[in-house]
Amino acid sequence: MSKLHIENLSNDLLQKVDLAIAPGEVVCLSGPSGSGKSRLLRAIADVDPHNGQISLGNNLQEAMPGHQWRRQVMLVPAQSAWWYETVGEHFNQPMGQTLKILGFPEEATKWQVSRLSSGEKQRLALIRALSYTPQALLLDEPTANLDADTTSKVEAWLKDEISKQQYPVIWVAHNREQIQRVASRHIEIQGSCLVERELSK
Ligand SMILES: Nc1ncnc2c1ncn2[C@@H]1O[C@H](COP(=O)(O)OP(=O)(O)OP(=O)(O)O)[C@@H](O)[C@H]1O
Repeated sequence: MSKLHIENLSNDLLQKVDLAIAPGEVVCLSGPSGSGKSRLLRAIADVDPHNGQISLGNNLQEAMPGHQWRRQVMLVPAQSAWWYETVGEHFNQPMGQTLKILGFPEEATKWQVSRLSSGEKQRLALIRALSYTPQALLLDEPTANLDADTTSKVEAWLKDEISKQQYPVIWVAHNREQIQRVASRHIEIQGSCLVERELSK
């Protein structure tokens, strides 16, 4: 995998954001509600307006059609959108083993999207994202709707996948303990800047 590089990014909330995320590195992003965490992820995914330069290895965001960029730099929003009737139609490859790891039966692919709970949607949106073999992950509060046991399961699975596939990752998290468990680095939004915080490891 390649390095995700954000240079001099600005939008109407943030100024001069510089961030380089190495393959396999998890940068946890925190900050007050409304400080612009989700919008930073959306800018990096090229769905929100911004200035500055973003690249994945030698590929520049501005030189690539948005849909192609987003296949590589995969955003998993806090509230996922679903467009087909059943779960399996959204996957780009069979994900049976992963479904099992995250506590779903194989028949979950046949489930109607309309019957999913918010926690099921959240886990299935992560599985869907990985089914597209991305090259970088932007995770917006990926365990926000999950109980403690399921959070542990999802964290362990994500950490394992990140280590195996060497994705560079930005992971929006509010919970201090979770940040300690999953982060390689912790960055906080303070005003219009990103500030590096120490991890007490
Ligand atoms: N499309 C948009 N255009 C302009 N402003 C927006 C847009 N979408 C969101 N905002 C505003 O931008 C600010 C930052 O929103 P964002 O969703 O990035 O916050 P956040 O840090 O992720 O917050 P939270 O922790 O509550 O999810 C908010 O004040 C929000 O109302």
